[in-house]
Amino acid sequence: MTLIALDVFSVRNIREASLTPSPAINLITGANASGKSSLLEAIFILGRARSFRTTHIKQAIAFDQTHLVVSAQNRQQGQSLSRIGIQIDAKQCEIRIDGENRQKSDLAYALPVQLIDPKSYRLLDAGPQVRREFLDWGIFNQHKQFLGHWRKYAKALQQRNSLLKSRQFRQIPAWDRELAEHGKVINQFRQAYVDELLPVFNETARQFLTDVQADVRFHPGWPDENELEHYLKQDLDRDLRYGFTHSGPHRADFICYCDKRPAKDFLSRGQQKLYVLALLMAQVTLLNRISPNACCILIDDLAAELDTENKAKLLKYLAELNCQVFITSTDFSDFGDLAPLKTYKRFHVEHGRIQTP
Ligand SMILES: Nc1ncnc2c1ncn2[C@@H]1O[C@H](COP(=O)(O)OP(=O)(O)OP(=O)(O)O)[C@@H](O)[C@H]1O
Repeated sequence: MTLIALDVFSVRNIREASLTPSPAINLITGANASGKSSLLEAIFILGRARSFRTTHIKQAIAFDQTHLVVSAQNRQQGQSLSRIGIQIDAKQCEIRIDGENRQKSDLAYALPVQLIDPKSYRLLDAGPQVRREFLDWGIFNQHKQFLGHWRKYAKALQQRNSLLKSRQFRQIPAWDRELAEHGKVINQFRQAYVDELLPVFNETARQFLTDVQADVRFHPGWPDENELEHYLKQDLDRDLRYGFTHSGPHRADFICYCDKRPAKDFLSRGQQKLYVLALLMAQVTLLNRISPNACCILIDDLAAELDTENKAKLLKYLAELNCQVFITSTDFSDFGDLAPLKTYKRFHVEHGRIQTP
């Protein structure tokens, strides 16, 4: 996909902006608080129907406005054009694709966005939810069937947990079967995804972290000697005591290693950033191998992320990737040598207004 034309209305300090981005690299500059991150946030909202800066998306609505709107003309992979848009007010979120009301998942398929920002390195040391989201984003974009299993599993889990809390034993086995069925499929998808991602990740990691052996070990959320249903039965007393289900894909995680040691405990902060950058880039590269130009990459505050040498490596990597990219930095010189970029476009942000210099 490629955003051909982007319109932003009332996202933080951006009152109204229209831009025609490059299908390749877009370099966005501006002073602190000019609105660079707000522009990336607008694109992120358009793809994921949520913000990467706040859990309450309505906080992204400009202070003096009741709603925000982000819309774009989007070139799909089959080269057809579609109009995608999202409107958010204090109460609801409305999504339109080619004039029809649609769901968040339709928007996510239409515009997969991958974000790299100064908080990305938390993928290594935050709670497992962040890592599950990372895996599921990759699988969701590669396998359309995944979402159905994921939704059925989430519903069954919610039902089982509420039965545990109200101590209604009799209906629990029916939900155990449902959890086991969809949990098994989710687990197979995740395991297969990690296996597929790992060689690409190693290739990418070698470009940013020389001479290291990176590894990712996946844990399904229950001991893998037996099927999930076995542990659901075995843990029932404990589940009843605590009022929630202890085993299943909702407890899955993966641990990142570097030269056989846990990456979060041994790598420097800078190395951790590069490690996560390699993971995120590997995910995009994998997606792109399956369907070229599959994803839109947002990189917020490039200078905060990388030193000069790694910035140059990243720009070269992006130039060869064949994806639409939006990168922000305060100074144009932060982007370094732009010679490897075949084509790029510049935007400058000032007090929420976006210009082409
Ligand atoms: N809901 C809102 N409505 C209006 N303005 C807002 C809202 N939320 C934040 N702002 C303001 O929008 C401005 C732009 O913020 P933004 O984070 O996009 O800037 P930036 O250019 O990325 O800055 P930096 O380089 O410092 O990261 C800031 O002054 C911020 O206080």
